[in-house]
Amino acid sequence: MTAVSTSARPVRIGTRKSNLAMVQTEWVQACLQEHFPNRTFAIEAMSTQGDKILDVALSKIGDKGLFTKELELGLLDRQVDLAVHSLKDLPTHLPEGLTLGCITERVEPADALVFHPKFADRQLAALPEGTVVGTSSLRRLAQLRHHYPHLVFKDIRGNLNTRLAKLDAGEYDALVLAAAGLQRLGMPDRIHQLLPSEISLHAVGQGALGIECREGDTEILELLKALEDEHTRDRCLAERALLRELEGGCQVPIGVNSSIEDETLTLVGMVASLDGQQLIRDTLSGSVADADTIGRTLAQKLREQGAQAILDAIVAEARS
Ligand SMILES: NCc1[nH]cc(CCC(=O)O)c1CC(=O)O
Repeated sequence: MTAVSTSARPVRIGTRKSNLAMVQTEWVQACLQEHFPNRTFAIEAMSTQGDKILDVALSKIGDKGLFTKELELGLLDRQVDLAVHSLKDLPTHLPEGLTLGCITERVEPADALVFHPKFADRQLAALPEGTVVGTSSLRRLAQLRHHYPHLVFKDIRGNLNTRLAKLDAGEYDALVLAAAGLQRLGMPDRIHQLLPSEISLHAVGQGALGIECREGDTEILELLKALEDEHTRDRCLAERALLRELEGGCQVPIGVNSSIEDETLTLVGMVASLDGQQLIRDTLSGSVADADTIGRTLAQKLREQGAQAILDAIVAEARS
């Protein structure tokens, strides 16, 4: 028999089955294939709890890892070698034995407004009293309520196409969605307006992919180095450190923005009450090498300015 250069075992990539997850995973597969033409990369698609439970508000399910747990079990059982996640769906604490192998280059991290055609020529600030805005995110809800208390907010679930169909059918006047999802699914034209960061800060990790693998799996970790984007990684490490420091075991409205100029990383963080009445926001800069410390320190600053009381109230509410 002749030796074949593709003799190494195929690398199995775990993903959710949703359209967005598949597009993201096919992109990861193509990048890996390009960097390592002698290896084969196979995709294994799985359903997660978050894909199955579609009739309950996300904020009510409240379980972290809703979109990631099955993939993590697949990693631990060795059914797959790496798992591709939207980084914002990946909890800040990973199960023992797993690690965040790399963070890929971020696309637009901002939230986007998508309007029903009847509002085609409006802007957010000019929406009339009672306009029905669909969102399943407490973060988007709290920030928009803070700035636009006259709007009406209505929960929405389902994948991107389902949500857009509900908007077009007139169940909502507008939706807030991640611009990244619309771009990746080839629908950038549905973005009416990006939410400016003065109005709404995005979710931790939004717009980036996080690739999880087994701790100590040097072969896979070596492959993943090829996909790492250093700036995105440092920004997201700061964002995730802030979230890790602030979260108290349930979904809370926490938003961020980050940037790097020269070697200085700037992180903006925000915690809001669900009714949008209280909103605490602050900024901290430092060396990119201290990303984790910047995140943790900013979290402490927010706590001292009243974020702790907001978080305590949300946790108490969730328990009652
Ligand atoms: N929680 C669902 C989810 N997870 C990742 C994205 C979009 C892509 C991204 O943020 O990277 C979305 C949809 C949305 O928030 O509109």
